[in-house]
Amino acid sequence: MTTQASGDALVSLNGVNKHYGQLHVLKNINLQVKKGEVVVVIGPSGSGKSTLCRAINRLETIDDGDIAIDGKKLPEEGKDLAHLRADVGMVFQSFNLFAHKTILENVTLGPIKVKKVAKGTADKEAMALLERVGVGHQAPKLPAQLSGGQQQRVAIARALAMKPKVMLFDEPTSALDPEMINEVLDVMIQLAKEGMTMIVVTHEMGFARKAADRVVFMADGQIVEDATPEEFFTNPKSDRAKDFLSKLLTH
Ligand SMILES: Nc1ncnc2c1ncn2[C@@H]1O[C@H](COP(=O)(O)OP(=O)(O)OP(=O)(O)O)[C@@H](O)[C@H]1O
Repeated sequence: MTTQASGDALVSLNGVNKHYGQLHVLKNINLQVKKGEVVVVIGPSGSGKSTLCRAINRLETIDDGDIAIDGKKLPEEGKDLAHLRADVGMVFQSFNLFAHKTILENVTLGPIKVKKVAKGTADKEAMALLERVGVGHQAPKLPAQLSGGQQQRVAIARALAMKPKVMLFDEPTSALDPEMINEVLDVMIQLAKEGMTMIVVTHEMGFARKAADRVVFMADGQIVEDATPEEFFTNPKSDRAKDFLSKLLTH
């Protein structure tokens, strides 16, 4: 969590637009995230939250506007993507671990292949990360031998192994059984406390209240509100946010 207002934004989106065919999914998005800030993105289904994350990680191209990470504008598609992605860790709803590799190998693969880290060092760093997310003892196993919550914690460790400047989470707990949600959220709350810059798409409002510096509410491809959790939850300004929150509460 951020403790001070600091200079330039670590993640900066300016005038970002994106269409899928005729569908305008990101409409003039302006978003600045400072180092150490935790921004929770919420909004109705189809409002563009995943597309926003995917655009930041360059999994999707944008039509116009620009996106910069730590002052570096994203390269044109196809150029230097591996380098960019190393700065941006991404955790998805589905864990996407390599099924035939061990937990340890899943975490060391990126550092060894992309960053050319020596195997001994990569193993040591990966073990420390696996311990940190509470699955160190699972290192020799295959993903299928772990619960969904454990696999998602491995996915977080895998992203952290690349030493990213910012972590993006796209509904990281949506595919989990209810009893496993908190074990993943607890790891994310710890990361936030340690000062990691995070953009988190989630419907877990408890996480937003505990860990977010800002809540960004999206609807119909636009950022409709950008407020502190306290402001947003106690006094949402727009009818769309009020409507969204009342639906969340009744589910
Ligand atoms: N690859 C694609 N091709 C065409 N349309 C897409 C594609 N991906 C997303 N869309 C559409 O773009 C819009 C925004 O989708 P997006 O997944 O970003 O929304 P979201 O807010 O993350 O929704 P959810 O909460 O349901 O995940 C939706 O109307 C969706 O159907």
